[in-house]
Amino acid sequence: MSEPSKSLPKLAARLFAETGDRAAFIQSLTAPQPLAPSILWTRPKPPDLDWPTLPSLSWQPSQVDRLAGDHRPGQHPLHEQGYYYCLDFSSVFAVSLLQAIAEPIEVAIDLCAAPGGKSLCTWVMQTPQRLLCNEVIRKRVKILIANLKRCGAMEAIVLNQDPAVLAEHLPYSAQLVLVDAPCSGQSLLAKGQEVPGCFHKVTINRNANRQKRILANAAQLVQANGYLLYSTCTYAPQENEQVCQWFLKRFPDFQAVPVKAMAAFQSHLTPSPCYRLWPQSGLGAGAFAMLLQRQQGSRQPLNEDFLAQSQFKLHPKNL
Ligand SMILES: C[S@@+](CC[C@H](N)C(=O)[O-])C[C@H]1O[C@@H](n2cnc3c(N)ncnc32)[C@H](O)[C@@H]1O
Repeated sequence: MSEPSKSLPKLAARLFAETGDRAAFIQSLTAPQPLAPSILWTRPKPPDLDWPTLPSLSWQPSQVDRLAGDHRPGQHPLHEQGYYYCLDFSSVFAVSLLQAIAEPIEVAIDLCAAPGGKSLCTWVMQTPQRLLCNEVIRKRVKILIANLKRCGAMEAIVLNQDPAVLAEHLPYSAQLVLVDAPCSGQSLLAKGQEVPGCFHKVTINRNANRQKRILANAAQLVQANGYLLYSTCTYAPQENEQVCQWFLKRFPDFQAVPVKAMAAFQSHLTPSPCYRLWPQSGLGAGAFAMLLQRQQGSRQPLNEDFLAQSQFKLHPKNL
């Protein structure tokens, strides 16, 4: 086991009261164990495929499988043929909150979309009539388009805008907005990756401020009774529970939605319905998620002129 930096025990002490929980958390980041690969089926599963899967969890979407054994699904020809998208089970955890939404979704906007995992989950699970996938970093748009195209989401609208621009041009137009926010990325440690500075307070504060900015713009996009899903792949409460607390105070027309199916994952760091997957669960590298619903507000149709001018066509010349 590598020597944990001083910051990790400090974070563990902040997150957990029990020494056993702290030790398990630290162990999962300093001696990461392999995680079962999971896949989202984006085309019907071939009936003769005999890949062994792990038993489904009660909240696991039916379109997701966790593979047993040492599968490398990303290297199988079915992957290239667009049958599935490979994703960390933590991403599945975050989008599983969407199962609390009973209403059909006409317009869904994924504000932080590349490389496209949660956009594809939304496409498969919620089947929105219109799916807008936005990625602000231009060079990441290419991988987003490639994944949407490979998996057959040809009707998705791909945008490359700052969230503030979308808030200005598409106000109150979506029943569902996803903010899978850029974050300090602490959970990458549980995948054996190095993330320099991820515990530093400057990194955490910078990310928290950016998350608040993105959420403030996201709020403008959500129409009355619509939903906002906020998620990160980091552990710092400043980027998670505290951002949600800030949001609820700043936007009192939104309420946090309790998700019964995820009750076992209620964050012990807040009484609000916020959900955490911890890396020591062995299911995934870790995630935070919260679902919010707007109680009041207006409804506006999509600004088709803006979309026509700004969207990338999912055409080979863009790849
Ligand atoms: C956690 S990743 C999203 C992963 C993606 N949702 C998925 O499931 O495949 C966060 C994304 O936010 C983008 N991003 C960075 N700064 C941003 C900003 N200021 N506003 C919106 N998105 C931003 C990053 O480029 C990155 O693609």
